[in-house]
Amino acid sequence: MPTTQLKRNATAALAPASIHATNLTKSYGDKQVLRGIDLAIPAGSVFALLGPNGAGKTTTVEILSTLIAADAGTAQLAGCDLDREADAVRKIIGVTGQFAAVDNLLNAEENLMLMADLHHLSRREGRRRAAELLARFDLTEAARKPVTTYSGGMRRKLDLAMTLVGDPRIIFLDEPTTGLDPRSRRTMWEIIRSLVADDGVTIFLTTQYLEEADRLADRIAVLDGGRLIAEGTAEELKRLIPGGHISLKFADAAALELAAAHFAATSRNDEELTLQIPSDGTVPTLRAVLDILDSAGITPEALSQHTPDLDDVFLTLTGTDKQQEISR
Ligand SMILES: Nc1ncnc2c1ncn2[C@@H]1O[C@H](COP(=O)(O)OP(=O)(O)OP(=O)(O)O)[C@@H](O)[C@H]1O
Repeated sequence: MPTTQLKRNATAALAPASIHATNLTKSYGDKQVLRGIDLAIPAGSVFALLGPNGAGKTTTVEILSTLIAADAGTAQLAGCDLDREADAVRKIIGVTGQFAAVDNLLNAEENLMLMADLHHLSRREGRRRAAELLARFDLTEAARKPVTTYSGGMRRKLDLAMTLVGDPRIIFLDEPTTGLDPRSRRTMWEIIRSLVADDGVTIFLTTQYLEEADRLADRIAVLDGGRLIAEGTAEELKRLIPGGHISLKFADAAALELAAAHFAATSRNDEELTLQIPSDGTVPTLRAVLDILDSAGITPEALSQHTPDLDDVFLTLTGTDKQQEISR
């Protein structure tokens, strides 16, 4: 292995890489696609960029991965400036997704060896790396079969394996599970988690699936009309919108009646003996509800907390029905 590669691998193991961007803007003709994007993504975390079709997600990935230039704004990846140190940035990143690198005329092993060549690994090291990645992604048996015979899930895994040949410290995943069946999607999620937990990689993913962002991302940003209109953890975003409530179930109608008299804004279901109290999902609100019940001497049979899901958040923030967007 060349010394530079050794050095890079050693650095990769030691220092996960952060992403910072300030005021990124981009227009195509008179269409403003990005109107000033700021990002601060901690090293070793998963960041998800959500947005309706055409929001500018892929454009953001293309800019941060040096494929296209922004019209204005600055960005640093692992401390390297996107404009002035583009070559250094290219060495620490990997990109998979809509512009997949998989060559259909080759098999998986050949695709990986080609990547190893591009990264100037020796034949021997290339073979070792290919075998290791094929095993990691459960592709060893299929390694010599033509890629054309692969399922969508296998192709995605190969695409990601090819990205990993270069030991990237930051990986951009542009819609990594679009079109995959639920099982392959779950496998991909496990792989993504292991990249962060075991390899210390920083992940920047775009996704059409709110559940994916919810399950994977430490922080989520919602892009709409070229601006980030919300950013936070899944829980923080869910708290931004109304609809959360605490649901109490009572043993009999008398207990329900008594409890209802103690809370101002509620909705009740007399048949199911339940009471719903609006809640922002925080512990103090839950504690306040329990205190009121306690001091009134009421013990509910069951209590559950309902937080709005990311679909609700998306709909409220973008005014777009995500399901309609996806099925279009
Ligand atoms: N090369 C280009 N030339 C002109 N317009 C472009 C170009 N690339 C993207 N656009 C436009 O920029 C806007 C944002 O596109 P982008 O692909 O970044 O959106 P996206 O959020 O990734 O959408 P999707 O989820 O559909 O992939 C769209 O209106 C698109 O038509």
